[in-house]
Amino acid sequence: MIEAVGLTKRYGAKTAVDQLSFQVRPGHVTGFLGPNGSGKSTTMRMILGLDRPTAGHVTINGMPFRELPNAQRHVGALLDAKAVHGGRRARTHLLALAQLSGIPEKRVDEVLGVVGLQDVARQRTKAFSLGMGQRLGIAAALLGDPQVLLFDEPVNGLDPEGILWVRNLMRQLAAEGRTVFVSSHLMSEMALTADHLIVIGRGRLLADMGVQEFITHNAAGFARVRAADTAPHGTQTLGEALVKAGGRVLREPDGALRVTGLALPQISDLAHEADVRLWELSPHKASLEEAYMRLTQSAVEYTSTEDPRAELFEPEPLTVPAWEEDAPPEVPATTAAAFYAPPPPGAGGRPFLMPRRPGDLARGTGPEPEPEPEDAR
Ligand SMILES: Nc1ncnc2c1ncn2[C@@H]1O[C@H](COP(=O)(O)OP(=O)(O)OP(=O)(O)O)[C@@H](O)[C@H]1O
Repeated sequence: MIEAVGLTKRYGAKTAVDQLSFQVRPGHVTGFLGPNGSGKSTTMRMILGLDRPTAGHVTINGMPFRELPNAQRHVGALLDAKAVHGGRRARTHLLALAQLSGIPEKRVDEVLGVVGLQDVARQRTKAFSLGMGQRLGIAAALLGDPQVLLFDEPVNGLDPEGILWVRNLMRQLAAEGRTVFVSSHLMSEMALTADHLIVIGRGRLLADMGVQEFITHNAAGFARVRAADTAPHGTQTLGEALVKAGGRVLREPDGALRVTGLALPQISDLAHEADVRLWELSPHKASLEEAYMRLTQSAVEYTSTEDPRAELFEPEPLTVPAWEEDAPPEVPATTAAAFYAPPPPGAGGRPFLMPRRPGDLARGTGPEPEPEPEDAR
């Protein structure tokens, strides 16, 4: 386990890490997220005894890194994949590290095999691609078969196959009961790899919670609903019915409606009562990227004048429709079950009977349901 208490690092007037307290537990992949310059690398360097905290402390299994006996056998780290002497061959590099820590030579060949570099083991590392360098750095981290592993941007430069490999490796290491602490800017990848998240901004702790909990806390899901194009005023009628029932409704650029505050079965029932045929009714589950953007928007130090994150926030209505004027300001929490969105009639779709209750799906009155999301607000 890694434990930081009041961890602080100042460089002159700059506070890179500001009273950070957290625990990284064994048996989980813990993602370490934060915008550029938020203090992730500085924190990792302090964990590994490479930087001294200005205040506070951080321990690994109860001891500061520098006091761990034979630390390389307990802790492995990938901080900077380029920190390798380019004139050295990959195997020689690992062998030198192994000899420094009393690790047997056969372990060098083992880790070369684990990271898939056995065929280039005798090449000089200056000829390595970024991805090969990352693999070599991961091999070095695994050398001492450590219980605690830190990876700073391990998928940087890896191709899709390499990214999948790192994901599986992290999860396997955690499943073996190891402590795995990994930083990344790739949110979609973190969503698939991490169980738990520690998020910082401007050196301060912003969140310390499970991935799903983090998404639920920081971004709301919504339903997309589309009236059949064939009926004039269908969208207008539907929008008014949804707002009257307490929903908040926004128009999507493609003419569909984005609805919060109403569960999917309610939307379906309201459309039915308003005699509006639907071509789409689907839950949109908030992503880790959306949740992360919302949480860190005020903690970003470096932003472009044209911020691409804008598109991740709720769209404004293209034109303010009549029903929007009555929309309640607060979005009440609701749980929406996932429903199959039927194909438009005439596009090869069979007639579809929208079930009134989720249980009806199981009894065969409609197509197979998609898996129900844990949170589809
Ligand atoms: N040796 C140093 N001297 C002065 N300032 C530093 C030093 N190291 C880091 N900083 C500053 O501390 C802050 C945190 O840097 P750090 O590299 O830890 O952030 P990071 O979250 O790892 O960023 P990135 O995601 O871009 O890698 C930055 O403002 C950086 O400029």
